[in-house]
Amino acid sequence: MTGPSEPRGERFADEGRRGPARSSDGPRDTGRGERSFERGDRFPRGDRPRGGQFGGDRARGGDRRGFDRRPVRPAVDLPRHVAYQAVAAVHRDDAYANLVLPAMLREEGLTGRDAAFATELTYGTLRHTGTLDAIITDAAGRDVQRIDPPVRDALRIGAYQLLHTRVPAHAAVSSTVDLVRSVGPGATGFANAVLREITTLDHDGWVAKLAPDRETDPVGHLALAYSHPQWIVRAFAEALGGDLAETERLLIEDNERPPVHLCARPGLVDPVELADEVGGAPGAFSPYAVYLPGGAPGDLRAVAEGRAHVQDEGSQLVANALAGAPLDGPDGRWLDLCAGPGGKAGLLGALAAQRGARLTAVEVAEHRARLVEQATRGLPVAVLATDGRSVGADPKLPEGHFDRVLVDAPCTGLGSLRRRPESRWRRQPSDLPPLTRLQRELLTAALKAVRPGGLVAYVTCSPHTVETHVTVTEAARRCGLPVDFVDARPLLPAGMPGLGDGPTVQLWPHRHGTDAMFLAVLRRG
Ligand SMILES: C[S@@+](CC[C@H](N)C(=O)[O-])C[C@H]1O[C@@H](n2cnc3c(N)ncnc32)[C@H](O)[C@@H]1O
Repeated sequence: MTGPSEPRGERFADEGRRGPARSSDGPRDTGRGERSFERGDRFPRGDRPRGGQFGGDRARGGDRRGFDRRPVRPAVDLPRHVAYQAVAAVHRDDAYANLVLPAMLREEGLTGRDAAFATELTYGTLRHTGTLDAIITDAAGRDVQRIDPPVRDALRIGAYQLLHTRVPAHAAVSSTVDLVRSVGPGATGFANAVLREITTLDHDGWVAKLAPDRETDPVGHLALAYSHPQWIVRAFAEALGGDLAETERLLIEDNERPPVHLCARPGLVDPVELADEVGGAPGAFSPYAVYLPGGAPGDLRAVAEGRAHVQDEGSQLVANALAGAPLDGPDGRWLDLCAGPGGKAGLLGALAAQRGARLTAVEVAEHRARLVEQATRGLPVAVLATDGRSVGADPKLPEGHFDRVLVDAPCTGLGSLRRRPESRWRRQPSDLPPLTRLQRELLTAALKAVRPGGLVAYVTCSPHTVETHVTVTEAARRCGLPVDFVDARPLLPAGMPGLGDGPTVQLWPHRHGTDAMFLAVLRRG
């Protein structure tokens, strides 16, 4: 199919760009000498974004990879401008959206609804990039990869608004054309035509048109319908025992905005009181979890004071499972072999304080070791910035010394795709071999570090069976030590559904509302 050409023909240019006048067609005077901007507001020319670090300096000038680094000119409303800069930084600079976006929001002074809209556009566009690209390719009549990167990112944001938000089509089209005028002048007609083509179908219509047949190619179908790479859909389906209906529920959940959970540190704050204090609700499973309704958890007094920290409920459950597992003999030496940035060390440290134990927290990356120190201040925790595989070689990590050991191994993170919107497109199957080797080595080190009769919890935030079952069985088989699997299911709250046949446990966003944490508990004989 032939599609609109990019630099030529302003055939559709600016046609009907402006919808009917709306109250939000410009900044509103608040009566306090300031103006507010809302969804769809247009930024007046010459009054735009204070081209700071993101809109200006960093974007200026050409780039040897061919990206347009000219500053975005005025005429684009601020939330969309910020979303564009964030999406472009992710694609151009390999930035992480969850790091760059908050900085950009701060720099541009975006709060409230505007910040929420910029966040929705950024995260939504990044999550749905696979499907949006297929749709843009079809609508443009050319491979999306052949479209100039700045124009491509603007089109993705425009297509996301058209297919996944309630922004009126005319506003989505006109604001995107404005954006393209700023970042890829000469391509406005092309962008207008592509977006208008996209408006001819809704999301389901595009899936029906472009997705492979559900019967003959179910993985291909789900990948396109729910915007995940096929290899990840395959890995999820395998971990779910081949149940494609359940895989579909997981993919749907992966595209939702993730909840924010707090961990009420045991001994420091009661979760019910914390829930009242922050306007949240006690968690369904973890005895320490509080569900936050929204807002910035970093601003909470309880977090600033170290009574609570932000932590997915699944992470709380696996750390608590290790701490609560029955153990004969001494129980005062605990070890966290992969501790950075310190979420589980924070919970284990608080539990250790209650039980007269001490936690050694190991982290190989210096800066992450500092984060562990911050996260465990005031708790009986010693932080070691060293390689967890140095058990036996490092005098502070003697063999057969510890009673409980956690290996929260570095992994692909496929279990927390909700939180890192771009990561599904960055991760590759080729990441697996080096990671699984490291996971095996760290688990082997943990099995050496634990005393006979002691417990090791192996945890990943990935359900990929190569990182979970294969790693655990291989390490247990090859470590040269007697090792038994402990049934992890009774170590989770009574009555928790969907824990499978044991002895390991896999948590799931669509079953438990948590990240997809895997837990295996091993006892050294
Ligand atoms: C999944 S994260 C741990 C998350 C942490 N337990 C928490 O709850 O906040 C894995 C960590 O292991 C660290 N790591 C990677 N290789 C390591 C090694 N050889 N020894 C110790 N830590 C390592 C990574 O830097 C990363 O901080």
